[in-house]
Amino acid sequence: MDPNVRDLSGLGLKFLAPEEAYNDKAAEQRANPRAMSDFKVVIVGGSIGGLTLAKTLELYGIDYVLLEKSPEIGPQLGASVGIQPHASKILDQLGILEQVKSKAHPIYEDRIFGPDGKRLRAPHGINGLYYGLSGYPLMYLDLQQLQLVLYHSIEDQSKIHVNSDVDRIEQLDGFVRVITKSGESFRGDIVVGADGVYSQVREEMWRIADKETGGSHCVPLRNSITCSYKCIFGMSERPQGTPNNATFYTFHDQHSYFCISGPEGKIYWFAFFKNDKTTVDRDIPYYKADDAREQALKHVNEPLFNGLRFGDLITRQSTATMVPVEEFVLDTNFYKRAILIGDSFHKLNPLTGQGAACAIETATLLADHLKEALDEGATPNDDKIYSMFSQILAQQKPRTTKLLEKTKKLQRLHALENSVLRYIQLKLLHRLGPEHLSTLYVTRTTPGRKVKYLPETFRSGAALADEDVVANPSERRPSATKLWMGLMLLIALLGPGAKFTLRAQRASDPNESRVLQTYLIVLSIATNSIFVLESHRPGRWMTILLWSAIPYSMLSTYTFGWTFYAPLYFAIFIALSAVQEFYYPSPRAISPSTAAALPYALLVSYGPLMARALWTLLTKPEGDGISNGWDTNLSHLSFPFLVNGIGDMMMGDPLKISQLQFDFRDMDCLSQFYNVLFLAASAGHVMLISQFIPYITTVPIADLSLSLCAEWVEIGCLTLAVVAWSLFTVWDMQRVNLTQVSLLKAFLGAVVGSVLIGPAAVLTGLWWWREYPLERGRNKPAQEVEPKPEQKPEVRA
Ligand SMILES: Cc1cc2nc3c(=O)[nH]c(=O)nc-3n(C[C@H](O)[C@H](O)[C@H](O)COP(=O)(O)OP(=O)(O)OC[C@H]3O[C@@H](n4cnc5c(N)ncnc54)[C@H](O)[C@@H]3O)c2cc1C
Repeated sequence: MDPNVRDLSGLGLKFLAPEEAYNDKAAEQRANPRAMSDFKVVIVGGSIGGLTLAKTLELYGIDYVLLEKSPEIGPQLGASVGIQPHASKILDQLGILEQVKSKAHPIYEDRIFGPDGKRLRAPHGINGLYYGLSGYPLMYLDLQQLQLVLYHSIEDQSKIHVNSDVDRIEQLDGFVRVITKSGESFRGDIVVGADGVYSQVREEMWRIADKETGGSHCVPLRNSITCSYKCIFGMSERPQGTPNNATFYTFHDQHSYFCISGPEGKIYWFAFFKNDKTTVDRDIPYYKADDAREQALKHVNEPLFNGLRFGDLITRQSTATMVPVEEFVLDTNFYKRAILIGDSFHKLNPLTGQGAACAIETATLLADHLKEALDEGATPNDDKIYSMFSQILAQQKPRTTKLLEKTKKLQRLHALENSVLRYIQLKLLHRLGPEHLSTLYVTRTTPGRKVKYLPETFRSGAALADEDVVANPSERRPSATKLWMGLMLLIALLGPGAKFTLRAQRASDPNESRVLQTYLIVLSIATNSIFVLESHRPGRWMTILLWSAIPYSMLSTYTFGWTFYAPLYFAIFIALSAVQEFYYPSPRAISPSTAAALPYALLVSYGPLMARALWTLLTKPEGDGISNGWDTNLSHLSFPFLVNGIGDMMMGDPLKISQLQFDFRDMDCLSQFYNVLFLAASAGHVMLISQFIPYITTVPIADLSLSLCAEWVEIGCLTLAVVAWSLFTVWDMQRVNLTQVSLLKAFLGAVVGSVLIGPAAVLTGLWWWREYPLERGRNKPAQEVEPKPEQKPEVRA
């Protein structure tokens, strides 16, 4: 028998292999270049990353060889894997989604429990959320099953070599040469390390890089591999009475549990334990079976949920292992002709089940780039490979880094790492409904990718993929954020500062004073209304500082006034809106019942106050006006409560989250609200100015206290804040492709508007205008939907 062909018929697989075999095959392919490219990829690792890459390369007609150290593909290691909607989308394109679904267990609800095992809230139905928003479910299955489905979908399995434990890389210039522990040598154009968290390709790549660059390349990369938790994971027979199709999270001090009901009566489970200290790379401890047993024994009596204890899972287990939870995204994932994908490049805590999805994304991204490069005709040279790998890194590093950071934060919360997190997790977060959680789901899912050169087969949900919508959000440059924030903070300080340095007093003339104070109240109503409206955007709970308008109203009312807090709020808004997902996919729409409540709450809260002001101004030209008294304060503070109360009363039939947050059914009511506010603000401005003009024409110039009057300082500062805010809003929306309005137009509009209809009306009009580009931004670009002019946009539920 040819020594280069290993007969593994005992495993039901037949493998070709080493370099000579490759060379024969390559010669054969060169004779028939359309069948397979000359370019050859050496893939190391036959799990999710490696097999996904192999499958995509096969579909693209790009040659490869896959080396897997295990004696079989898909050994049962007792691990589960979560299939997120963005992974399903790619599996759909690869044509294997239905097979995966047949092996997987869909998740319909999630349940959360405190340290006593008692439920913290009613189960959230999340299935509708996943389906409604993405068109795909969330499901879990054995890692082995996913590997096998991928493997069996590959037509030419002769390219997959098991029992090939890669030991060394001997060449990375011009071509690559990979040597296995058994001495076999494989040659290719690039080598891909899909060999997991303890990647040998990574070690070799770093060894070569260090040798060639004088030993400095890998140190910072190594130091980025950190570990703060260990995890015992396993699968057990699901205890009777355990709800089906659900995930269960139990929070304990310095540790947490995550269980998932799986297929065939199984339950997958993870117990995460915080380590005493964070360790780095080679100092990360590894565990033996005894360590796992010892750790488990300490917790066997701990309640999980529904009367179940950790020990109940242990006694029913079929497998259980303790591993360190490494967490990292490498700063760079390639050197010369070697590149890392999957867990060797980005390793996340399994708590959010993103590992497989990330591996699938990076693998297909690499395949797309390879196809593009090869379609250009010439075999990619070193420069081309460098530029291709750089682009892959630039695309995938920010995406996985964001997922890594979010997962880390979630783990800290679940393990109640300190008393603040304990309070947030046990006392606050369980109050959030699925409508709040949807923001979390969409921000993980919509940035997912599609395989560029395979037919698009997917179903779309209400939230389209980032790459399919008009909006093109990106992280704002920190320097720009600082500049705009600085401007707002300066304006915030201007009011108190000017009053102090000018020693400005309230206007001494009662008539002037009442007109100006009424004017300031109109301005504060518009500002408070925007605060309240913004607090109802579904994503604001994540940016906790904008979650509620009440602190701003209270502080403005009782401390430094609106002149200080309005620009301060704008500065905070600027800081929190710098993240990529702020304009998309964070939902714009607020609940229709809240939108419907807004105009009523506005009228009830401020109507009597405004009526009294109007009455006084019209009937008592010389009398007192309204001032910032208890009734004004009560109006400001009652408004947010009334919105909630009336909103609850107006709640109609329950709607799906996707309908609530990703369509425009709130827009009509929002328009009414903005209409009322805009009319009141502009009418107030016109009336007060008309009151003021006769006054300044009759009073001798010398008697006017304009220059030092505190009210004028406040009005001036608020107007400045509104103009600056208008400029920022338009500038930022330009940045994310939501408007083409020029800054000059925005500036002129804000200034002229402030003079003609007043800054309160400008602020209201700005926010009203902003809803429309935001709404358009989450749709497909116009040329793709081709809307007819008379056609109303379709509701995508
Ligand atoms: C405890 C645990 C639980 C997890 N649970 C989930 C989950 O619920 N959901 C989820 O999405 N993800 C989960 N993951 C992560 C998920 O399994 C991985 O993120 C995913 O499999 C990434 O695949 P990969 O191909 O990059 O690496 P891996 O799956 O680690 O595969 C690496 C492959 O390379 C092979 N290999 C290693 N060294 C060599 C070598 N020298 N030569 C040749 N071959 C080699 C290995 O045998 C293996 O087949 C979990 C991970 C762990 C550790």
